[in-house]
Amino acid sequence: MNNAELYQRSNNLQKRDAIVFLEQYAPKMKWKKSNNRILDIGCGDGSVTNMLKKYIPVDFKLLGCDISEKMVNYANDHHCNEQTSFTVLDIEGDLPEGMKGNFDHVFSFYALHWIINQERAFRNIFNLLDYKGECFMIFVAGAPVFDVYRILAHNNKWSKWLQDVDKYISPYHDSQEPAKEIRAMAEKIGFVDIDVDCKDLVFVYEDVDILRKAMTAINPFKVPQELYDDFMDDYLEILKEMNLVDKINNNYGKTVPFNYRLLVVYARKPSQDKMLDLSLENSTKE
Ligand SMILES: C[S@@+](CC[C@H](N)C(=O)[O-])C[C@H]1O[C@@H](n2cnc3c(N)ncnc32)[C@H](O)[C@@H]1O
Ligand SMILES: CC(C)=CCC/C(C)=C/CC/C(C)=C/C(=O)O
Repeated sequence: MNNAELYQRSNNLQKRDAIVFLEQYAPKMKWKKSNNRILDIGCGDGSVTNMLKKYIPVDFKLLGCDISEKMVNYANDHHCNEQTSFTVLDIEGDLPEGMKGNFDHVFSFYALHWIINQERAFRNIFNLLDYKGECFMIFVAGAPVFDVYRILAHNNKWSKWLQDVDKYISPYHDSQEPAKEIRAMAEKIGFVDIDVDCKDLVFVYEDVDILRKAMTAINPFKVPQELYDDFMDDYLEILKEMNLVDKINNNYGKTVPFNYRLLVVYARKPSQDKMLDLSLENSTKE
């Protein structure tokens, strides 16, 4: 998953969804007249971070961050300028003190489903925001790829390389009500104006070769290079068993539609006064 060059050639689905939801949500966000401090978490190759600029006011400082140094280096090489830069940060880890409270707007596209400890990540997002700051995130709740990962992990041929499979399955893949879970977690952390939607979406790959490249671009498993084509063949066989790809002719000359569920989350950190009121209220309750 940290091959930035491959990812930027195969992320049409991720780019499409970023555009669809930014068109809808960005105009409703509370932008400042000047000096909007913006963070994009899980920026990857930086192409979506770059697209974000179309939806924000001209006076901004934009920082992209990612756990992968390779992704960050690629993003800096291709998209860094006076207003935009990229740095390594694990959103599930300890935050550098200097970043806390330093952002007015935090975004994240197609990254938070990679995080096991969701509460830690959401708490970190809360702590990165300044008072009255807001966040907007889209990430995968459920998708057939996660079922394929589980099946491959039970296959003797591949189990050795998929031992940590659960780390790469969205924490909401088996959830009946992911939106409800996220809302409850965000409320517990202290977010307000919370809006969580779980959308049923479809993306149509033009053909199986394009699908194969997309599968490779997001593949998190370290299968040795010499076995990789065999691994992908088995991956495709499972998609055929699931009736997602035609059994007869590999879908050649035909498009491949994929259904998935996407979480769309907006939330805000309260003002300093409001937070003081809330902590006073809580201390009198105790
Ligand atoms: C599918 S890519 C999304 C890239 C980009 N946001 C986009 O929409 O195209 C997911 C990114 O999340 C990053 N990521 C995974 N776990 C992370 C973590 N704990 N902290 C920060 N980034 C993380 C991965 O390295 C990867 O670059
Ligand atoms: C490549 C493939 C089989 C896609 C199916 C549809 C879909 C929404 C996949 C998302 C999976 C994912 C983990 C994406 C990502 O991290 O960018």
